[in-house]
Amino acid sequence: MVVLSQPAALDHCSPIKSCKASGFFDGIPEVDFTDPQAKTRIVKACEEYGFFKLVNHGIPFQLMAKLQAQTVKFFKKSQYVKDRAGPPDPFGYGCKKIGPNGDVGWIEYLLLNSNPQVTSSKTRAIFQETEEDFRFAVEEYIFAVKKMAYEVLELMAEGLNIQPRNVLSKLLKDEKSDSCFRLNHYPPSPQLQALSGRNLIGFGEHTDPQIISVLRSNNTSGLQIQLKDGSWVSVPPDETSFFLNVGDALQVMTNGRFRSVKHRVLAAEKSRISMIYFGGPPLCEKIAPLPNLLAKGEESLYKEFTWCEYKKSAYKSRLADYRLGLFEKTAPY
Ligand SMILES: C=C1C[C@]23C[C@@]1(O)CC[C@H]2[C@@]12CC[C@H](O)[C@@](C)(C(=O)O1)[C@H]2[C@@H]3C(=O)O
Ligand SMILES: O=C(O)CCC(=O)C(=O)O
Ligand SMILES: [Fe+2]
Repeated sequence: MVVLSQPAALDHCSPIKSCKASGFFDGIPEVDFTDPQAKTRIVKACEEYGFFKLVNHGIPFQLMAKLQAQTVKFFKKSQYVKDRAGPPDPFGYGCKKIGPNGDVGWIEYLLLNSNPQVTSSKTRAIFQETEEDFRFAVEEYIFAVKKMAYEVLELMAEGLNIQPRNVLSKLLKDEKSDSCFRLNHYPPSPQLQALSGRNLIGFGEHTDPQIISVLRSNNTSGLQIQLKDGSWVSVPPDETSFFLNVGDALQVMTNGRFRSVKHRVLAAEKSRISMIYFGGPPLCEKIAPLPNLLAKGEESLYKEFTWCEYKKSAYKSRLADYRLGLFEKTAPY
């Protein structure tokens, strides 16, 4: 595995919090895409954890490895060159600062628009700065992962017994789908932290605002999810599989039946590379419980809002904030 050296700009780490790491959790639900029971298992995992591991997904390992190699190559560039692709607006290269509201982590990243129709000027600038092999690897990877995400959402709709089958996937397939793609690099946690048994926080706890997130990483640990009882557990890394997260929008569309999972990343002794596709709906889409999912007399737990309204509000929040709180209907007493 390639271990990147620590970028100079990450030397000063005082504002970044640390946290005790825990042993691996062996209860992460696993869904085999070729299993006839996959749809039922997806629904069960989304209800219980808001998170599952997808195996036998059919995406060649070589395609993931190619993007990983290109990503490592990008993060190895000089700080000066990488900074030319930043600061994130939200797209672009970022180092330590996550989002616009003061969050920091032991991380550097590239945030890209994943929709070729609406490529931002920042995304264009990044690819002008880098070799074309990088853009090819990103495009090829996003294309494959999107297709897989559509299939997962179609199986999910089947598992939920809702019609039409594409009720969820059509939101990501829409040419106006507001989706994005993120490449993260967590440099090795500094010695001092490793000795004290604590690790620096790479990406602080949060939920993803979109419908679904598809994550793949190298074999370095660090990802943790929060269980229903509030405990944090470490996800065993698996470079050959994908990990899927329920996002806030899907929690609302299922009227709270699926949980948008809280997760975070702790930096490890080895460098961690992750690549995540965040599938979101078009900006004008109304985010509300799917009518066929509501039982007779069941009301929405949320006020009416569009994805644009939610996204604006999310980008005013800090990572750990409970973003859906502002959109919940208040109790009538
Ligand atoms: C602190 C923030 C970073 C974030 C935007 C936000 O204001 C709150 C949500 C964050 C998040 C989490 C999931 C994705 O990584 C992300 C791209 C997203 O859509 O929402 C990030 C945002 C970001 O890094 O800009
Ligand atoms: O890097 C990871 O493994 C997860 C990062 C994450 O949660 C995010 O980018 O939203
Ligand atoms: Fe996330």
